[in-house]
Amino acid sequence: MIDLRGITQIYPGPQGPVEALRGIDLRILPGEVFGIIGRSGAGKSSLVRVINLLNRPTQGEVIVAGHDLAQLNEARLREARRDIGMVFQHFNLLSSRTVFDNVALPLELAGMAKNAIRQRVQPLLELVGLTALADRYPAQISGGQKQRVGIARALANRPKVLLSDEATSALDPETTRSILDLLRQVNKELGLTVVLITHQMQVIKQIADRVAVIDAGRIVEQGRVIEVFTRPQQPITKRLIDEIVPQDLPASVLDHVRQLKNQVQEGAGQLLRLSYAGERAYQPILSRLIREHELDLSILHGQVDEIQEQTFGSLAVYVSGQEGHLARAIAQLRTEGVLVEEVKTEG
Ligand SMILES: Nc1ncnc2c1ncn2[C@@H]1O[C@H](COP(=O)(O)OP(=O)(O)OP(=O)(O)O)[C@@H](O)[C@H]1O
Repeated sequence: MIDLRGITQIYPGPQGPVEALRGIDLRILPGEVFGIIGRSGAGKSSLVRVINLLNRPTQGEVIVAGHDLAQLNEARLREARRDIGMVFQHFNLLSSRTVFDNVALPLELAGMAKNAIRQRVQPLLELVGLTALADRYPAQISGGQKQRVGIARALANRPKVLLSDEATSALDPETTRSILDLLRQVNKELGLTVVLITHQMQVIKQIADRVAVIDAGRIVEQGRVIEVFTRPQQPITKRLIDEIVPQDLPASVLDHVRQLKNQVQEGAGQLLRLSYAGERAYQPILSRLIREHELDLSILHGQVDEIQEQTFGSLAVYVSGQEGHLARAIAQLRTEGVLVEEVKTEG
Protein backbone atom coordinates (compact mmCIF):
# COMPACT_ATOMS: atom_id res chain seq x y z
CA MET A 1 0.00 0.00 0.00
CA ILE A 2 2.91 2.31 0.79
CA ASP A 3 6.32 1.79 -0.72
CA LEU A 4 9.14 4.15 0.19
CA ARG A 5 12.32 3.59 -1.77
CA GLY A 6 15.62 5.20 -0.94
CA ILE A 7 14.11 8.32 0.62
CA THR A 8 16.49 11.07 1.66
CA GLN A 9 15.43 14.48 2.89
CA ILE A 10 17.96 17.25 3.24
CA TYR A 11 16.93 20.65 4.63
CA PRO A 12 19.04 23.74 4.15
CA GLY A 13 20.14 25.08 7.54
CA PRO A 14 22.10 28.10 8.77
CA GLN A 15 24.93 25.78 9.82
CA GLY A 16 24.80 23.77 6.62
CA PRO A 17 22.41 21.12 5.28
CA VAL A 18 20.48 18.93 7.75
CA GLU A 19 20.05 15.33 6.66
CA ALA A 20 16.70 14.45 8.26
CA LEU A 21 16.07 11.19 6.34
CA ARG A 22 18.99 9.10 5.15
CA GLY A 23 17.92 6.36 2.78
CA ILE A 24 14.58 5.08 4.08
CA ASP A 25 13.19 1.91 2.51
CA LEU A 26 9.84 0.90 3.93
CA ARG A 27 7.00 -1.24 2.70
CA ILE A 28 3.62 -1.03 4.43
CA LEU A 29 1.07 -3.68 3.48
CA PRO A 30 -2.63 -3.14 2.78
CA GLY A 31 -4.81 -3.46 5.87
CA GLU A 32 -2.06 -3.43 8.47
CA VAL A 33 -1.52 -1.09 11.38
CA PHE A 34 2.09 -0.02 11.02
CA GLY A 35 3.84 1.95 13.75
CA ILE A 36 6.85 4.21 13.24
CA ILE A 37 8.54 5.10 16.50
CA GLY A 38 11.51 7.29 17.30
CA ARG A 39 12.80 9.87 19.70
CA SER A 40 12.48 13.60 19.20
CA GLY A 41 14.44 14.69 16.15
CA ALA A 42 14.65 11.15 14.72
CA GLY A 43 12.86 12.22 11.53
CA LYS A 44 9.25 11.14 12.18
CA SER A 45 7.56 14.36 11.06
CA SER A 46 9.80 14.55 8.02
CA LEU A 47 8.75 11.02 7.12
CA VAL A 48 5.00 11.71 7.46
CA ARG A 49 5.34 14.81 5.34
CA VAL A 50 7.08 12.75 2.69
CA ILE A 51 4.38 10.05 2.70
CA ASN A 52 1.72 12.58 1.67
CA LEU A 53 4.24 14.61 -0.30
CA LEU A 54 3.78 17.78 1.74
CA ASN A 55 7.57 17.57 1.54
CA ARG A 56 9.18 16.49 -1.68
CA PRO A 57 12.01 14.12 -0.79
CA THR A 58 15.46 15.16 -1.96
CA GLN A 59 15.78 11.65 -3.38
CA GLY A 60 13.70 8.51 -3.62
CA GLU A 61 10.26 7.29 -4.61
CA VAL A 62 6.99 7.55 -2.68
CA ILE A 63 4.40 5.09 -3.91
CA VAL A 64 1.01 5.22 -2.20
CA ALA A 65 -1.95 3.12 -3.35
CA GLY A 66 -0.22 2.53 -6.68
CA HIS A 67 0.67 6.16 -7.42
CA ASP A 68 4.24 7.39 -7.66
CA LEU A 69 3.40 10.69 -5.93
CA ALA A 70 6.46 12.67 -6.98
CA GLN A 71 5.62 12.07 -10.66
CA LEU A 72 2.09 13.52 -10.48
CA ASN A 73 1.15 17.05 -11.48
CA GLU A 74 -0.60 19.26 -8.90
CA ALA A 75 -4.14 18.28 -9.92
CA ARG A 76 -3.40 14.53 -9.93
CA LEU A 77 -1.52 14.87 -6.65
CA ARG A 78 -4.54 16.54 -5.02
CA GLU A 79 -6.63 13.61 -6.19
CA ALA A 80 -4.12 11.01 -4.98
CA ARG A 81 -3.98 12.73 -1.58
CA ARG A 82 -7.67 11.89 -1.10
CA ASP A 83 -6.48 8.31 -0.62
CA ILE A 84 -4.55 9.50 2.43
CA GLY A 85 -6.47 10.64 5.51
CA MET A 86 -4.50 12.48 8.15
CA VAL A 87 -4.99 12.77 11.91
CA PHE A 88 -2.96 15.36 13.83
CA GLN A 89 -1.71 15.73 17.39
CA HIS A 90 -3.50 19.05 17.90
CA PHE A 91 -6.63 18.02 15.97
CA ASN A 92 -6.49 21.04 13.60
CA LEU A 93 -10.25 21.66 13.74
CA LEU A 94 -11.81 24.90 12.56
CA SER A 95 -13.19 26.63 15.66
CA SER A 96 -15.86 28.51 13.71
CA ARG A 97 -17.39 25.29 12.36
CA THR A 98 -19.54 22.75 14.18
CA VAL A 99 -18.52 19.14 14.60
CA PHE A 100 -20.68 18.23 11.59
CA ASP A 101 -19.25 21.00 9.43
CA ASN A 102 -15.66 20.10 10.34
CA VAL A 103 -16.24 16.55 9.13
CA ALA A 104 -18.01 17.89 6.03
CA LEU A 105 -15.18 20.27 5.07
CA PRO A 106 -13.08 17.92 2.89
CA LEU A 107 -16.24 16.90 1.04
CA GLU A 108 -17.20 20.52 0.40
CA LEU A 109 -13.70 21.14 -0.91
CA ALA A 110 -14.10 18.13 -3.19
CA GLY A 111 -17.28 19.73 -4.57
CA MET A 112 -19.79 17.20 -3.24
CA ALA A 113 -23.49 18.12 -3.18
CA LYS A 114 -25.10 19.03 0.18
CA ASN A 115 -27.35 16.00 0.30
CA ALA A 116 -24.56 13.60 -0.48
CA ILE A 117 -22.43 15.26 2.19
CA ARG A 118 -25.13 14.70 4.81
CA GLN A 119 -25.39 11.05 3.81
CA ARG A 120 -21.64 10.63 4.11
CA VAL A 121 -21.14 12.56 7.36
CA GLN A 122 -23.93 11.07 9.46
CA PRO A 123 -22.63 7.48 9.44
CA LEU A 124 -19.13 8.80 10.15
CA LEU A 125 -20.34 10.66 13.22
CA GLU A 126 -22.06 7.47 14.30
CA LEU A 127 -18.88 5.46 13.77
CA VAL A 128 -16.88 7.78 16.04
CA GLY A 129 -19.71 8.09 18.58
CA LEU A 130 -20.45 11.80 18.10
CA THR A 131 -23.96 11.88 16.62
CA ALA A 132 -25.31 13.65 19.70
CA LEU A 133 -22.62 16.35 19.51
CA ALA A 134 -22.95 17.16 15.81
CA ASP A 135 -24.00 20.78 16.42
CA ARG A 136 -21.38 21.63 19.02
CA TYR A 137 -18.31 23.73 18.33
CA PRO A 138 -14.77 22.50 19.03
CA ALA A 139 -14.55 24.71 22.14
CA GLN A 140 -17.53 22.82 23.59
CA ILE A 141 -16.09 19.30 23.41
CA SER A 142 -13.22 17.41 25.12
CA GLY A 143 -9.81 16.60 23.66
CA GLY A 144 -10.78 12.98 23.04
CA GLN A 145 -13.98 14.09 21.30
CA LYS A 146 -11.98 16.56 19.19
CA GLN A 147 -9.76 13.73 18.06
CA ARG A 148 -12.86 11.70 17.16
CA VAL A 149 -13.92 14.60 14.95
CA GLY A 150 -10.40 14.59 13.47
CA ILE A 151 -10.71 10.88 12.69
CA ALA A 152 -14.19 11.25 11.14
CA ARG A 153 -12.90 14.14 9.00
CA ALA A 154 -9.90 12.08 7.91
CA LEU A 155 -12.26 9.31 6.81
CA ALA A 156 -14.64 11.58 4.90
CA ASN A 157 -13.01 11.07 1.50
CA ARG A 158 -12.93 7.29 2.05
CA PRO A 159 -9.14 7.11 2.03
CA LYS A 160 -7.16 3.89 1.67
CA VAL A 161 -4.54 5.00 4.18
CA LEU A 162 -4.90 6.78 7.50
CA LEU A 163 -1.79 8.60 8.70
CA SER A 164 -1.83 9.33 12.40
CA ASP A 165 0.84 11.82 13.47
CA GLU A 166 1.14 11.63 17.28
CA ALA A 167 -2.67 11.56 17.40
CA THR A 168 -2.78 10.63 21.08
CA SER A 169 0.20 12.57 22.40
CA ALA A 170 -1.97 15.37 23.79
CA LEU A 171 -4.43 12.99 25.49
CA ASP A 172 -4.54 11.32 28.91
CA PRO A 173 -3.92 7.55 29.10
CA GLU A 174 -7.58 6.54 29.25
CA THR A 175 -8.60 8.75 26.32
CA THR A 176 -5.52 7.53 24.46
CA ARG A 177 -6.73 3.95 24.85
CA SER A 178 -10.20 4.78 23.56
CA ILE A 179 -8.84 6.67 20.53
CA LEU A 180 -6.47 3.81 19.72
CA ASP A 181 -9.38 1.36 20.04
CA LEU A 182 -11.30 3.51 17.57
CA LEU A 183 -8.37 3.48 15.11
CA ARG A 184 -8.21 -0.30 15.44
CA GLN A 185 -11.95 -0.54 14.83
CA VAL A 186 -11.67 1.65 11.73
CA ASN A 187 -8.78 -0.49 10.51
CA LYS A 188 -10.79 -3.69 10.93
CA GLU A 189 -14.22 -2.52 9.78
CA LEU A 190 -13.09 -0.46 6.81
CA GLY A 191 -9.99 -2.50 5.97
CA LEU A 192 -7.99 0.71 6.11
CA THR A 193 -4.20 0.75 6.27
CA VAL A 194 -3.16 2.74 9.34
CA VAL A 195 0.27 4.32 9.80
CA LEU A 196 0.98 5.59 13.30
CA ILE A 197 3.81 7.96 14.03
CA THR A 198 4.58 8.10 17.72
CA HIS A 199 7.27 8.42 20.36
CA GLN A 200 5.33 6.18 22.78
CA MET A 201 5.88 2.42 22.83
CA GLN A 202 2.56 2.09 24.65
CA VAL A 203 0.80 3.19 21.46
CA ILE A 204 2.71 0.64 19.39
CA LYS A 205 1.99 -2.06 21.94
CA GLN A 206 -1.73 -1.41 21.96
CA ILE A 207 -2.54 -1.47 18.26
CA ALA A 208 0.34 -1.94 15.83
CA ASP A 209 0.87 -5.17 13.88
CA ARG A 210 4.37 -4.20 12.80
CA VAL A 211 6.76 -1.50 13.89
CA ALA A 212 9.78 0.31 12.46
CA VAL A 213 12.22 2.16 14.69
CA ILE A 214 13.63 5.35 13.20
CA ASP A 215 16.79 6.90 14.56
CA ALA A 216 18.84 9.76 13.11
CA GLY A 217 16.96 9.52 9.81
CA ARG A 218 17.37 5.76 9.35
CA ILE A 219 15.15 2.75 9.97
CA VAL A 220 17.32 0.80 12.37
CA GLU A 221 14.98 -2.07 13.16
CA GLN A 222 11.59 -3.36 12.05
CA GLY A 223 9.40 -6.38 12.52
CA ARG A 224 6.25 -7.79 14.06
CA VAL A 225 5.57 -5.97 17.30
CA ILE A 226 5.62 -9.11 19.45
CA GLU A 227 9.01 -10.09 17.97
CA VAL A 228 10.50 -6.65 18.49
CA PHE A 229 9.25 -6.56 22.08
CA THR A 230 10.65 -9.96 22.95
CA ARG A 231 13.86 -9.71 20.90
CA PRO A 232 14.87 -6.07 20.47
CA GLN A 233 18.20 -5.87 18.63
CA GLN A 234 19.30 -2.24 18.68
CA PRO A 235 20.20 -0.21 21.79
CA ILE A 236 17.69 2.49 20.77
CA THR A 237 14.89 -0.10 20.48
CA LYS A 238 15.76 -1.42 23.93
CA ARG A 239 15.63 2.09 25.33
CA LEU A 240 12.23 2.74 23.77
CA ILE A 241 10.84 -0.58 25.00
CA ASP A 242 12.24 -0.03 28.48
CA GLU A 243 9.11 2.01 29.28
CA ILE A 244 7.08 -1.22 29.04
CA VAL A 245 9.56 -4.05 29.48
CA PRO A 246 12.40 -2.81 31.70
CA GLN A 247 15.65 -3.90 30.06
CA ASP A 248 17.92 -3.53 33.08
CA LEU A 249 17.45 -5.21 36.42
CA PRO A 250 17.22 -3.06 39.56
CA ALA A 251 20.44 -2.81 41.60
CA SER A 252 18.75 -4.55 44.56
CA VAL A 253 18.12 -7.64 42.42
CA LEU A 254 21.72 -7.73 41.23
CA ASP A 255 22.95 -7.39 44.85
CA HIS A 256 20.73 -10.25 45.88
CA VAL A 257 22.11 -12.45 43.10
CA ARG A 258 25.70 -11.71 44.12
CA GLN A 259 24.82 -12.95 47.62
CA LEU A 260 23.18 -16.07 46.19
CA LYS A 261 26.24 -16.80 44.10
CA ASN A 262 28.42 -16.65 47.23
CA GLN A 263 26.12 -19.08 49.02
CA VAL A 264 26.07 -21.79 46.35
CA GLN A 265 28.41 -24.46 47.72
CA GLU A 266 28.52 -26.95 44.92
CA GLY A 267 27.31 -26.86 41.35
CA ALA A 268 26.58 -23.62 39.61
CA GLY A 269 24.13 -20.76 39.62
CA GLN A 270 23.24 -18.36 36.85
CA LEU A 271 21.09 -15.30 36.47
CA LEU A 272 19.08 -15.65 33.29
CA ARG A 273 16.65 -13.52 31.44
CA LEU A 274 13.93 -15.55 29.75
CA SER A 275 11.75 -14.01 27.05
CA TYR A 276 8.88 -15.83 25.42
CA ALA A 277 5.66 -15.12 23.57
CA GLY A 278 2.49 -16.66 22.23
CA GLU A 279 1.48 -20.26 22.95
CA ARG A 280 4.67 -20.88 24.92
CA ALA A 281 3.32 -18.65 27.66
CA TYR A 282 0.71 -21.31 28.47
CA GLN A 283 3.12 -24.25 28.65
CA PRO A 284 4.48 -25.36 32.04
CA ILE A 285 8.00 -24.91 30.70
CA LEU A 286 9.62 -23.82 33.95
CA SER A 287 8.09 -26.44 36.23
CA ARG A 288 9.06 -29.20 33.78
CA LEU A 289 12.56 -27.82 33.63
CA ILE A 290 12.93 -27.87 37.38
CA ARG A 291 11.66 -31.46 37.63
CA GLU A 292 13.61 -32.91 34.74
CA HIS A 293 16.94 -31.26 35.50
CA GLU A 294 16.74 -31.12 39.31
CA LEU A 295 17.20 -27.37 39.46
CA ASP A 296 16.28 -24.67 41.94
CA LEU A 297 14.77 -21.59 40.46
CA SER A 298 13.87 -18.19 41.90
CA ILE A 299 11.89 -15.68 39.88
CA LEU A 300 13.45 -12.34 40.81
CA HIS A 301 11.95 -9.83 38.44
CA GLY A 302 9.86 -9.51 35.33
CA GLN A 303 6.45 -9.12 33.84
CA VAL A 304 3.90 -10.94 31.80
CA ASP A 305 1.79 -8.82 29.50
CA GLU A 306 -0.25 -8.98 26.34
CA ILE A 307 0.20 -7.63 22.81
CA GLN A 308 -2.62 -8.10 20.30
CA GLU A 309 -4.13 -10.94 22.32
CA GLN A 310 -0.79 -12.71 22.53
CA THR A 311 0.86 -13.15 25.89
CA PHE A 312 4.52 -12.32 26.21
CA GLY A 313 6.80 -12.53 29.20
CA SER A 314 10.19 -11.41 30.30
CA LEU A 315 11.49 -12.96 33.52
CA ALA A 316 14.76 -12.67 35.39
CA VAL A 317 15.37 -15.98 37.14
CA TYR A 318 18.22 -17.30 39.23
CA VAL A 319 18.77 -20.98 38.47
CA SER A 320 21.10 -23.25 40.37
CA GLY A 321 21.96 -26.90 40.06
CA GLN A 322 24.73 -29.15 38.84
CA GLU A 323 26.77 -27.67 36.04
CA GLY A 324 25.87 -30.18 33.33
CA HIS A 325 22.20 -30.04 34.33
CA LEU A 326 22.11 -26.29 34.00
CA ALA A 327 23.65 -26.31 30.52
CA ARG A 328 21.18 -28.99 29.38
CA ALA A 329 18.29 -27.04 30.83
CA ILE A 330 19.32 -23.89 28.95
CA ALA A 331 19.65 -25.85 25.71
CA GLN A 332 16.18 -27.31 26.25
CA LEU A 333 14.66 -23.87 26.86
CA ARG A 334 16.17 -22.66 23.61
CA THR A 335 14.79 -25.56 21.62
CA GLU A 336 11.38 -24.74 23.09
CA GLY A 337 11.65 -21.26 21.59
CA VAL A 338 12.45 -19.34 24.77
CA LEU A 339 15.06 -16.61 24.35
CA VAL A 340 17.67 -17.21 27.07
CA GLU A 341 20.29 -14.57 27.91
CA GLU A 342 22.79 -14.74 30.71
CA VAL A 343 22.79 -11.57 32.81
CA LYS A 344 26.15 -10.47 34.16
CA THR A 345 26.12 -9.42 37.81
CA GLU A 346 29.65 -8.02 37.99
CA GLY A 347 30.96 -4.71 36.71
N1 LIG B 1 12.28 22.69 7.96
C1 LIG B 1 13.41 22.26 8.51
N2 LIG B 1 14.58 22.89 8.27
C2 LIG B 1 15.75 22.46 8.80
N3 LIG B 1 15.85 21.36 9.58
C3 LIG B 1 14.72 20.69 9.88
C4 LIG B 1 13.44 21.10 9.36
N4 LIG B 1 12.51 20.24 9.82
C5 LIG B 1 13.16 19.33 10.59
N5 LIG B 1 14.50 19.59 10.62
C6 LIG B 1 15.54 18.80 11.31
O1 LIG B 1 15.45 17.47 10.82
C7 LIG B 1 15.63 16.50 11.87
C8 LIG B 1 14.40 15.62 11.96
O2 LIG B 1 13.29 16.40 12.38
P1 LIG B 1 11.81 15.85 12.50
O3 LIG B 1 10.93 17.01 12.86
O4 LIG B 1 11.48 15.08 11.28
O5 LIG B 1 11.95 14.84 13.74
P2 LIG B 1 10.81 14.21 14.68
O6 LIG B 1 11.23 12.81 14.90
O7 LIG B 1 9.48 14.44 14.10
O8 LIG B 1 10.96 15.03 16.01
P3 LIG B 1 9.80 15.50 17.07
O9 LIG B 1 9.26 14.25 17.68
O10 LIG B 1 10.57 16.36 18.04
O11 LIG B 1 8.78 16.27 16.26
C9 LIG B 1 15.90 17.31 13.12
O12 LIG B 1 17.30 17.39 13.28
C10 LIG B 1 15.30 18.67 12.81
O13 LIG B 1 15.98 19.67 13.53
